[in-house]
Formats: sequence, C-alpha cells, structure tokens
Amino acid sequence: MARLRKKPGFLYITVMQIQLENLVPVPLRDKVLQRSSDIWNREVTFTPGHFVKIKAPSGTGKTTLIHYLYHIRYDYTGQVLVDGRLWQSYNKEVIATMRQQQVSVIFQDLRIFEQLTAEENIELKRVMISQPYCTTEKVKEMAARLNVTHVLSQSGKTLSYGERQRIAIIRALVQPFKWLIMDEPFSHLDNENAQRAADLIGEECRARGAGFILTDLDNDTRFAYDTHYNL
Ligand SMILES: Nc1ncnc2c1ncn2[C@@H]1O[C@H](COP(=O)(O)OP(=O)(O)OP(=O)(O)O)[C@@H](O)[C@H]1O
Repeated sequence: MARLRKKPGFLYITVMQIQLENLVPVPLRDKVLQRSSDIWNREVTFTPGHFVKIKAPSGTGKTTLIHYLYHIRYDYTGQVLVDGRLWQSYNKEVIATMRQQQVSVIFQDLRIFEQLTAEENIELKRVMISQPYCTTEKVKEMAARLNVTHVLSQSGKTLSYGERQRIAIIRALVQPFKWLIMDEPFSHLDNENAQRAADLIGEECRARGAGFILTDLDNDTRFAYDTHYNL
C-alpha cells in the first residue's frame, strides 16, 4: 500500500481525492445518457476539503451515486478512483479501515438499528476504533444541539423519521473522516432543525479539515458550497 502509512490510533492516512472517470450506472445507462449531467459520463474530481452539492431530481441516481462513492455497489462502467487508484484495487481490510477513519456516510434510508436505543446506535460507531474520536460528553452536546436528547434512551423502532435522521447525522459525525457523504440528509427535518444540523455538520467538517458530498433535490443556502453539480 504505497499511499497508506501506519500511525498509532489512526491506522491509515490518505489524501482521499475522489475522481470519477466516465461513470455510468449500467441499469440507468439509457436514462442518464439522454440527459445532460455534470457527473455521469464525465471526468470529475472531488477536491479534498471542499463542500460539494449535487442537485438531482428524483430517480436520476442520487442514491446509486452515493453507493458507488462508498463502494457498496459496483454495477457501473467507467471508474471511481481514490487517491489515483481504483476503489476495487484496495483490499477489504483497507476499505474497512477507510470507512472507519476516512469516509463517513449518511444513507437516505438512515439504517437505524431498531433493536438498539438511539444512544446505542451512535455508541456502536463511536467505539468502533480503539481511540474514539468523540467523547460521550461530545455526543450529548451534539444531541442537545439537534434537539434529540430526550430520545437517546428510546428504542430505534419507536423513533420518528426526523429523530432517526438526526441520530444518523450524529452517528456519522462521531468518527474521524476526510469525506462525509450524505444522501438527502435533511429530508425529514423542518427548516430550523435542518439548519441546526447543517451548522453542526459544517463545524465538524471544518474541525477535521474534511469535505462533504451532499445530494439533494433542490437548491439550498444551508452551506457555503465550494462546488455545485447537477446530476
Ligand atoms: N439495482 C438496480 N437495478 C435496476 N434499476 C435500479 C437499481 N437501483 C436503482 N435503480 C433504478 O435507478 C433509478 C435511480 O435510483 P436511485 O435510487 O439512485 O435514485 P434517486 O435519484 O436516489 O431517487 P430518489 O430521489 O427517488 O431517492 C430508479 O429509477 C431506480 O428504480
């Protein structure tokens, strides 16, 4: 692993420049090639540290793209490169470590474990690395900022979608990362709660010198984006 060096506590250090080269989803090939897109079938470089917005109408492949970026779906032509290497060229152990320390994600379907409490959903991620990035006090502070303190001991099954979304946001923020990948992260939140969540996400990205890639349906002014794309 020429580009990966070991460092105590944080196993791998990478720049995490993400590049797309003529990426086209196989099941959506005809659909995406009929429209003009800044992403599909283009050469795109996501610059580390940048706040990136990808606007896309429903059904144009937001979730598909997020899954390609997080390397959990591979039914595409073209390439996704991380630090100049194909995603699939990294071995499984390195990819697992990257997901713990370099790339965090908020999925559209939120993936809250219903058999666990809200707090346990967050804790599961927080203690995944030997030296947790956030303290339990920090988690409580984030929960207070997002108005979910009162549901922390509640079962995941009983959380509303808005509560699930805020727990999923906190869970994504308790790990170190260079990129935060988010699929419609505010879709279940009112404007005030969405702005609170956006402010927290912006602060946490800046604290890490990290960037994010956010997909959404519409334009918004929640962040000072460095780059806008239309999917
Ligand atoms: N594995 C698959 N095989 C075939 N078609 C798929 C597959 N996954 C998604 N699709 C189709 O691809 C299109 C884009 O799906 P995707 O979930 O990426 O869209 P999206 O832009 O996130 O949509 P939404 O805004 O509704 O969440 C949809 O028409 C979907 O039915």
